Amino acid sequence: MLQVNQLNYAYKAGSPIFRDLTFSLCAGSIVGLLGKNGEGKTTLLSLLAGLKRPHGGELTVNGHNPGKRQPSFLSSIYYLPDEAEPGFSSPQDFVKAMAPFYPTFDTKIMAELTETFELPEARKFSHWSFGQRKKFQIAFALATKCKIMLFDEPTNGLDIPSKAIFRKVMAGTLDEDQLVIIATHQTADLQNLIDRVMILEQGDVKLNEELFDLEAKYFFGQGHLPEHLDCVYAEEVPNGHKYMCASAGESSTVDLELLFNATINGKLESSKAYANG
Ligand SMILES: Nc1ncnc2c1ncn2[C@@H]1O[C@H](COP(=O)(O)OP(=O)(O)OP(=O)(O)O)[C@@H](O)[C@H]1O
Repeated sequence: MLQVNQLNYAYKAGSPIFRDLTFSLCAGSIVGLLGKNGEGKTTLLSLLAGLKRPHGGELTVNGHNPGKRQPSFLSSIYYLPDEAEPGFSSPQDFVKAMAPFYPTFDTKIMAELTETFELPEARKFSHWSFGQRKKFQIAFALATKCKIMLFDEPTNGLDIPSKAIFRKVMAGTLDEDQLVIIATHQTADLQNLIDRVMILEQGDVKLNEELFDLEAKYFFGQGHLPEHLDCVYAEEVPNGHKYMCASAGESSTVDLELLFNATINGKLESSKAYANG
């Protein structure tokens, strides 16, 4: 559904953000896009949305070249940037103006999510808080039912209960033919939500794997380091270690923060993988 082949991009000559970046992602997946500050997460989302054009290589998103910004492409993709403001004075104006661009827009989902996110009755966005405006835009994005959804730091500004609601509605609203990419530093907000993690480092994809596969390969735990397992990476914590070991059949949940640290510390070089098709 999404292929990036030898993509090159630089804001200024001589310091490329991406050099021959290559990866692919399939439909039916919620992907967590991680990377340190300045690694290019936002730039990548802008390229996928067709807001920037690559300086080399090929991008195919849902069968389209995003840079051409064809109407059929634009109606199939939704990009919610970090700190995006609605740009209309009221939610009603926003929906009236924007929903017609998305043939699959579902007013019932919009109404349900408005209620679930407890959005205010006030007619003007100027009477809403930042978090409330953000939740409105997340609700609208999900209601479009776009095949591809790109979210940049969607949980920024959401209160604690809203973050849990975000995870619930995100998982509950999506269909098998949709692909969602969530760029964030808030790994806790991705827990129990994503099924694939992609880590960018130094202009390249360092890791692109399904959580299911990671759970089969590694055991994530906390406490005393297990002597019977090969430890891949560990960090000291007050009661011992948080660790990631080669799995010996035991099941555990991927600790995204530990996985990220292990990856950027070069401990997973051998497990660098690209999603196929
Ligand atoms: N408009 C711009 N002009 C020049 N350089 C830019 C511009 N926008 C971003 N950059 C640079 O490109 C690099 C990637 O930026 P980008 O915002 O994509 O990173 P990011 O991974 O999203 O960062 P963060 O996690 O801090 O949001 C950074 O080094 C940044 O300084």
